[in-house]
Amino acid sequence: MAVKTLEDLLAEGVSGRRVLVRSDLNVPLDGSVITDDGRVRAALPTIKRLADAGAKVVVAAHLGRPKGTPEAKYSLRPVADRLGELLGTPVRLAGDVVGEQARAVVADLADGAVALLENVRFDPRETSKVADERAGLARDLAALTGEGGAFVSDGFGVVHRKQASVYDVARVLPAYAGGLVLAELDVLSRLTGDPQRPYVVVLGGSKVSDKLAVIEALLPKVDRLLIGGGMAFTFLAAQGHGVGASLLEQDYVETARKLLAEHADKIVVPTDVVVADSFAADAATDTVAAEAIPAGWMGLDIGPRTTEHFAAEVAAAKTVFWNGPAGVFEMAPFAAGTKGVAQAIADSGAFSVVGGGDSAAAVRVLGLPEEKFSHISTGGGASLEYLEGKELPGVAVLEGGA
Ligand SMILES: Nc1ncnc2c1ncn2[C@@H]1O[C@H](COP(=O)(O)OP(=O)(O)O)[C@@H](O)[C@H]1O
Ligand SMILES: O=C(OP(=O)(O)O)[C@H](O)COP(=O)(O)O
Repeated sequence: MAVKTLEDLLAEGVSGRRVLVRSDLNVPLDGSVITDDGRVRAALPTIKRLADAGAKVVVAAHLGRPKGTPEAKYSLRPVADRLGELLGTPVRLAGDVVGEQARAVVADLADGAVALLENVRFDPRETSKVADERAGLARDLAALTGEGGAFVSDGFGVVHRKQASVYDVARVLPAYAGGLVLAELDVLSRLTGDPQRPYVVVLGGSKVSDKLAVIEALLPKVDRLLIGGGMAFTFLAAQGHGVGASLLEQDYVETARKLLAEHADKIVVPTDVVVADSFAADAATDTVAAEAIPAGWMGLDIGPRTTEHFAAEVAAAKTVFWNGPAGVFEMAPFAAGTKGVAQAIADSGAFSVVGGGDSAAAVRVLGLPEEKFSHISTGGGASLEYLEGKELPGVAVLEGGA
């Protein structure tokens, strides 16, 4: 990849310069408690290297999907605290993204110190579809760095987003690829060349509309596609089953029906499901056949028969990519499917990549042996789009394209 990298920037010398780093610090929270700090840890090396070299480091990141306006529950406060703990030195959180408070915090930064801007998605321009609006925020972000400013793109989990702090800012400031982005692309490239077969992809999770489109593109490349999590119900609906109150992408049912017909040998969908009468850990639950989901109930995990089937497919694989939990693993009654599939991947001996904030968190939170996975990626959607062969705007812009 013909891009300038963090190493090039360090070789130029960063002492006393303000360097804007885009990290993916989108961690799972329970209230204000971080339940898995994997993404903060993954962001550390780049931030630390810049700080150790005397840069004034300004980190930009998002949390969740706020609607372009500040909301206390999406504040990066817990992340700033955790980042400070891991760095061993406090990280000041600016009260806004590019406003007066951000300018004051950045102006105050000593060489080697680190500040975090408040959630970039509090500014509606971050995710705007209007290029000029995004460019406006990019210019404001660049202005924070002043003379000698530079941008390091290190948020791998967000490089598939054409957003101001990921894409547009790289067109305004001298831009460099961070170590995390480079390392992730390096590992994932092993899955795109000539993966050892059988090549099994396991999909799940809740970002159904994002990921359904990927399925179509992946099918020609894989030997088996196992579909669990929230996206399974669109396929069950396509088979003509009622899915009660489960997640459903109605607009995609017809496509799902077509894919099931054309790739019957590859697509594996659940045959049994754990259902609940509400989205709660203390809901009434039952395990039912996939064609017998009661009206008003929602499917929150794959059932034991499906877990066993998925595990057997994974056990036979030589290459596995997994994105998206098989169920709502954060609640104990709906964690068994995710745990069973993850354990099977860990035991498979295959070249295995787990991608995604929640999938990676599941591995750690459910106590699976991390070292038995070949790679735990910080990006779910980003990995999938890369495997699909799609251009990642946050990477293409570093290469001078997009
Ligand atoms: N059947 C389901 N219904 C609703 N949510 C689900 C279901 N299965 C999994 N989930 C949720 O999906 C979320 C993760 O989805 P996603 O963001 O797509 O994955 P990742 O972060 O690994 O890319 C988890 O919080 C999990 O609770
Ligand atoms: O959590 C993320 O992606 P992932 O769930 O696909 O791993 C990234 O932080 C991107 O977040 P977004 O999907 O709200 O743009």
